[in-house]
Amino acid sequence: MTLSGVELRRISMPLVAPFRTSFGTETVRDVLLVRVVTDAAEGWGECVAMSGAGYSPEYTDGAADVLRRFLIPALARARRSDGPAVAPALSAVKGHRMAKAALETAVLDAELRAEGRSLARELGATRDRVACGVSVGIMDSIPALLDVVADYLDEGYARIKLKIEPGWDVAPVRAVRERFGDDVLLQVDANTAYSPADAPHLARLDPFGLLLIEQPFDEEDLLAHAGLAGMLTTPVCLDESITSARTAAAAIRLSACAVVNIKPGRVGGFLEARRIHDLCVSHGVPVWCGGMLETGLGRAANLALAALPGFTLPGDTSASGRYFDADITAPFVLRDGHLDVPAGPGIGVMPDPARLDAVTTWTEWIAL
Ligand SMILES: CSCC[C@@H](NC(=O)CCC(=O)O)C(=O)O
Ligand SMILES: [Mg+2]
Repeated sequence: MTLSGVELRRISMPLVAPFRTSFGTETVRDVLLVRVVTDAAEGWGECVAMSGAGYSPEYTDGAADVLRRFLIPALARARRSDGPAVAPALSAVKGHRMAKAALETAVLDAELRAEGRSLARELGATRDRVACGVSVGIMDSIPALLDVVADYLDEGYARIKLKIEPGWDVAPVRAVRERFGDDVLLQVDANTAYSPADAPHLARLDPFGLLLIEQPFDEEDLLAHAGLAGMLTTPVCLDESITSARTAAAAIRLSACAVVNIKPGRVGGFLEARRIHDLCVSHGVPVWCGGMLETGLGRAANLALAALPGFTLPGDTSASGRYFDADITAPFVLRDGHLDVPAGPGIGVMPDPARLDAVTTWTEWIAL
């Protein structure tokens, strides 16, 4: 497969409602898409970096810059341009895993489309649909939260995840338990908002039968997470800390986590995501697929990953309508709490040209 060029495209997708976390509030998803054109097929990748650097050091403008100045030229110099060749070709560039993931996914998508194979099959998926959870932001009040959770449960979501931060943690969890009972699958995500000194306070979440508590501390503080894990019966899950199979191995060895949230964009792509899956399965560590408010392109690819056997917990790949009035692909619609895994070649979906044009703010063609 010969690469002839790469398109970088920025799109602006308004959210159906503000999404508040411990590091800020999103109202518009500013997305960088990567399209590679080859002699055999075209492929798409979605960069999960956000406009700001609150979740990770990467941000959308920076991802576009590092792709244009370093990653795409490095790929152009590589002799091979199939999916597995991308990460080695980009290895001289440190970090920038989200930008690298978008490029690798686009190349993988083109390669698989050309060969008529689905990403799901390529990765080793064993299911054709996956159970879906939903992430619920920090709300202005407990009644507002309960209304939103009630709606998601009515829609059929298999699991509720509550964003928490100091001052919004025990009370919302208690309210959800009191209103909806102990059988609802419930977990929380702090996005690093707490300090190790907060451990005794976080232990007050233990009586609520949570599936897990996600990333309470700084992403570099594996030892603090190991200390909390020793205090709680609630499993500790890591998200921002897990940037590769190496860091996953270290976190497991240090007992810093009992569950891993895998996000292909955060770890540099779907092939590394599969390596983390395989590592976790070998250690008996359950995994689930996290989300970064992806469009249908990223959502489709995440569903392929979430269908692997070690993904035993509902993930954050929710229906398109959770975030967008109109997706850039055919919408993903929840059906009895599940989403179907795309079975077509590559990621299995294509953007609708008219929708894509309607949300495009900028596009750049880089000939190779
Ligand atoms: C804007 S928050 C993005 C990161 C966050 N993602 C979610 O909460 C799920 C978002 C989604 O449904 O895609 C996480 O830390 O897990
Ligand atoms: Mg998280």
